[in-house]
Amino acid sequence: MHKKSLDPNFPRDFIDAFLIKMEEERQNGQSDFNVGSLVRSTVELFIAGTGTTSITMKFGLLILLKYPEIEEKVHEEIDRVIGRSQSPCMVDRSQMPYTDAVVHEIQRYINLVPLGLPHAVTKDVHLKEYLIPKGTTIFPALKSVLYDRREFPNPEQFNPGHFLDENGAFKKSDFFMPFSAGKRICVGEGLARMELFLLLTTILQNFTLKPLVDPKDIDITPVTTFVSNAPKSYQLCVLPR
Ligand code: HEM
Repeated sequence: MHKKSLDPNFPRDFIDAFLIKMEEERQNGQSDFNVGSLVRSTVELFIAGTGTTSITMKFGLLILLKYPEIEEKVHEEIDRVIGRSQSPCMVDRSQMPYTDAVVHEIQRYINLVPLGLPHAVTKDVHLKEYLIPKGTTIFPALKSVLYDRREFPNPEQFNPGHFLDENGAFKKSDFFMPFSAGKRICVGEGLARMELFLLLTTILQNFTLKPLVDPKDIDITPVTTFVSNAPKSYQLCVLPR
């Protein structure tokens, strides 16, 4: 479909841009721009781009079911800053430190991709008393920063205060690395952070979450698989506000 309607002067999306590049490199037998890599990278974008945000939201809602007092404070901030009639937009975030802190704390607490993605060392590296030989596969254990006790006191505790200063202003942390770090940091970080803020504020602007069990019996411990952390399956009820 993309091939049929392609106009090289007006690429509409990632697939169009890729097809244009494929055409440019057609004479180059070594090019990585071919149909196989187009399919792989498009599928990768869908998997990396949808599962991550939806699991984070699913986990975030479970956490708010357990802590209705935190949900209540987000409701209060939404009503004060955005109101009930306007849709949330990104400029609102700078005036909503509590909600921003809740979104950060959800991402910190759930540690969605505990081992990041594997990387390989391109040359011998000396790290403290260790030698990591060229070619070694490395998994960056993100929990070591997301649960660092000096930066986040009681890291096992869900607490938006981890991202707030004593005046209630948002407090940035260099230890906030759910998207990993460096050259290969998640390319979707900006998009994901926008999605999480807009989804959460839109849901809570319109609904109150109602647990089907006593909040103190809600278990928010992540279920760990090799690739990602996820919440245990649960039921929730939403009531229009
Ligand atoms: C809550 C949301 C998300 C989290 C926690 C997350 C986390 C991560 C992490 C930890 C990595 C590994 C980085 C590394 O190699 O060190 C990664 C890579 C990647 N992410 Fe995300 N991600 C999220 C959302 C997204 C979205 C929305 C997209 C795309 C629309 C996306 C696309 C990618 C891609 C393509 C890579 C591979 C990048 C590369 O190898 O250069 N992610 N992500």
